[in-house]
Amino acid sequence: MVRNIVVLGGSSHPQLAHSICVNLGIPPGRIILSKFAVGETRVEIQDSVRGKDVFILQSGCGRVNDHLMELFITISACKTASAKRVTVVLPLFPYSRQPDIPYNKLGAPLSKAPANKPEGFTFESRPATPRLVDHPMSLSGPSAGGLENRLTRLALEQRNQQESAPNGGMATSMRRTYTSDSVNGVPKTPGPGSTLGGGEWLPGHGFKAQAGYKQWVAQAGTLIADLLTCAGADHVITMDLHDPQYQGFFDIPVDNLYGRPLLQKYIQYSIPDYQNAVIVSPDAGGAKRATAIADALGMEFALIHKERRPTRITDRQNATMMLVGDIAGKVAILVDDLADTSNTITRAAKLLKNKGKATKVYALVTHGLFSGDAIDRINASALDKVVVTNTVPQHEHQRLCNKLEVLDVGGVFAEAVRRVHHGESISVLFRYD
Ligand SMILES: O=P(O)(O)OC[C@H]1O[C@H](OP(=O)(O)OP(=O)(O)O)[C@H](O)[C@@H]1O
Repeated sequence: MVRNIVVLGGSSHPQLAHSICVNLGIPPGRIILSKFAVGETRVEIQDSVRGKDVFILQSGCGRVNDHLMELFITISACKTASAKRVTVVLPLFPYSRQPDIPYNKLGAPLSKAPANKPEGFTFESRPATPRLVDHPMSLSGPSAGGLENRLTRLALEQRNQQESAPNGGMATSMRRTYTSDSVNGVPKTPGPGSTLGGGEWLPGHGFKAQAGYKQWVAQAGTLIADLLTCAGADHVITMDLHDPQYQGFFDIPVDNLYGRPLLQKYIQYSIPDYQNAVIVSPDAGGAKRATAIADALGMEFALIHKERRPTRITDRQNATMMLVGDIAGKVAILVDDLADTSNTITRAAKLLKNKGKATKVYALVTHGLFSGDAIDRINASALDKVVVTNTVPQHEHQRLCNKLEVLDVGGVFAEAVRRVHHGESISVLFRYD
């Protein structure tokens, strides 16, 4: 029994909030979550949180945006009600698949060297780093009169040119700006043909973005981190972040728990003759995660190369998949962090059985979102078993799919909550053996 602690469950995953409270031996905090007719979220906390250590559980599933707003309001309500500390427990971190740098189909950042340059790219600094000797106004090097004198003379010459121009200096002035000769050598407005972040400045047309370049893609990762801290979150606990570097977006502590110990135990205790099975990563992004399990259990490893970041859903569905490794006559165990449409795991299973000649295919996934017709896809697939954790609700999925097995993360999160509350180390939860 822990004291001075309140655990509030959001509407995304009440079962997990209940499981955490049962593990901690405390009753769940009382909270009313409702909506106005227009769709606005209303939150009312019915227990006193003054001076208490508050934990709010909300997972990034279902109506993700509604749940996020509900979370922000609940955090803010706790802070204004004088909670001592507010820890946000996000078993599946929302928006974690939207890294800050936009990627193109081939995986490289979308900003690239202009295609119209024959050399393709340059190591030169553009615009060129200003050097005194390069400047048209420089006399005979750095010692000739000093920078201040030259700037004064430059300003004087500009004024004289403007005064002598037939239209009062407008044309000259515009030309000077356009050809980028500002005082310090750095253009105020890019000159014709000059490039800026993968585009081109064309006279009369302004900035023309290069094809495929999306310079205004929203940076959702930073925004979500900022919104959470702005609402008043003091600490975040999550599991298997898709992009672990997400932690760096926060200036509050973020504990990223691993689903790996649970998945590893499942392999050891529930897959017969697991030592002869092969761990398979369905894409390069998950290779590190999968090899860690293979290494820990002394198992073989294979990789499926999937084209990364297709731009459209049809591209994703038709993305080329190639198997690297030998799985013939063996059990293949796919390991991934999440299954959303389940295209990745079902297509991988088909490849493993058809081309790889695997005898059986398991898929072990931390976050089983199973959006849309994902469950139907699994039912019709070559997958023999799909094992997920309950970081998102699984009751309905289990009812529809008898290939699905669910591992409970309630105990892991309850232990993390208990340790954070008592100021104990939670690194023990990161151990895999
Ligand atoms: O069930 P699905 O709809 O197929 O989605 C699941 C896949 O999406 C994620 O990877 P992502 O495609 O974002 O690429 P990455 O791992 O290279 O970042 C995840 O790691 C899975 O591999």
